[in-house]
Amino acid sequence: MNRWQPFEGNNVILRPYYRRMIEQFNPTRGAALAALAEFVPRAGRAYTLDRNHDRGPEDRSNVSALSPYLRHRLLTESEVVEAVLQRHSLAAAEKFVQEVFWRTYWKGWLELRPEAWRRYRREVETLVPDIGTAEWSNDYARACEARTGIECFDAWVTELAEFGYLHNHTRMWFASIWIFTLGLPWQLGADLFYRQLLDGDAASNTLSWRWVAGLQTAGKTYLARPDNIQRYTDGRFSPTGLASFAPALAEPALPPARELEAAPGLPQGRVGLLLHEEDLHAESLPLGNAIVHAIAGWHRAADRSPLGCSDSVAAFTSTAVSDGLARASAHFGVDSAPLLESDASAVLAWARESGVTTIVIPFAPVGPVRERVDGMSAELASAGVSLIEARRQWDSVAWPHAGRGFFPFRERIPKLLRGQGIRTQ
Ligand SMILES: Cc1cc2nc3c(=O)[nH]c(=O)nc-3n(C[C@H](O)[C@H](O)[C@H](O)COP(=O)(O)OP(=O)(O)OC[C@H]3O[C@@H](n4cnc5c(N)ncnc54)[C@H](O)[C@@H]3O)c2cc1C
Repeated sequence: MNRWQPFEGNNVILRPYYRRMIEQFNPTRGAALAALAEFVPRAGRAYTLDRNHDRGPEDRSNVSALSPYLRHRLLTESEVVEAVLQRHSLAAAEKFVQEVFWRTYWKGWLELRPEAWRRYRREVETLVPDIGTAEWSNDYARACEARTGIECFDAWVTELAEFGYLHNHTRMWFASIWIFTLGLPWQLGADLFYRQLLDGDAASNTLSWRWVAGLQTAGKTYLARPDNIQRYTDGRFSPTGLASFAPALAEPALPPARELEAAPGLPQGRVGLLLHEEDLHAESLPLGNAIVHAIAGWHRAADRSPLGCSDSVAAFTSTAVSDGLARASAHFGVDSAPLLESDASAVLAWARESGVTTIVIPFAPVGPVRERVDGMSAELASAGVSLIEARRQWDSVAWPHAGRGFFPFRERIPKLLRGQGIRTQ
């Protein structure tokens, strides 16, 4: 069968690349917990020593590959770190714990500087209509279609489409080659990742690309070196012709960091719970004394880009939301339904039908869901429906410290963990 042809299975039309993705990343909490249990024994010294090697898509045994689950909070950061620290001391698993905190740090950083996201969004909106006419169009097409002639890069483009995942080191090499060897706009590389990564995340993706480009840490860029690629791909690739220097890109300064808004008050009384793709573990949301009377959910992975998102990302997200709804239903003893639309009128219709005037949603960090929530809140308020966002303690406590670099933030990790009641010895 032609590799790109749809085939039928389980009553859904699946493309072969989607089938491969689903074999590796099943978008349910059950699969996420199994993956976590399987990884925990390797989270200590083995991870510290070996995590930088990319042995290819068939062997992810030296990293956790938990990112698609963490990104949608099919697993929470606190339970992942807690499971690891029940098995290893913080000293032994420090590297892994720090990596999880990189996610928290990036999310906090963007929360304090939302203009970095808004600027990225505007720039992608401006660049996309130029695809096909700009002077970089042919190079862009060759890069996206795995036709650059740079063997490793072309293999990674294909791997990204097939698996919706790339190893961290490879993401760094990829972004560096995109920007400094191919000379393409960094924003369109970030957009390509964001549309295709199952773990595609507004903060981790945008800020990592900015970091490679030299925008995040002023003047400090990341250069992909052939010897480094050869060493850490265990000789699978030995590229030639890569850029040998990486001059930092420049941009107008961003506004100073804002203060993190105080966490919204805890909900009370009868509420409707509206889940979305940023946080799908309703069972552990801080819901105060609220009585959950109705549950609904929405997913709009295509909001990631003016070019939408891959079939794999759309399928992963919608299945993850269905899984979140089914678990929430069982937990709160209330029926749940996916909303077919994710605009104010659909939410209002659901609230009226369910007889609720307060809707609780998991906190929406800076990104497409935040944009959607901001776009509907005035209309909900004028219809007499209040929207309360449930923000986890993990985020509320850590994000205010993301105002500076990662290194001062990292120093706080033991204190942050103890504050959450997670043992560090
Ligand atoms: C250009 C670029 C784009 C990226 N885009 C994303 C993205 O859209 N979404 C995303 O989740 N990560 C992104 N990352 C970070 C990192 O590459 C992935 O989180 C990691 O590769 C996921 O694989 P893993 O679960 O096996 O990670 P592990 O090494 O097992 O780490 C455990 C967890 O820690 C977190 N983590 C690890 N490294 C980082 C990091 N550098 N930054 C933030 N969190 C980290 C992830 O949640 C990960 O699941 C990007 C990195 C680069 C260089």
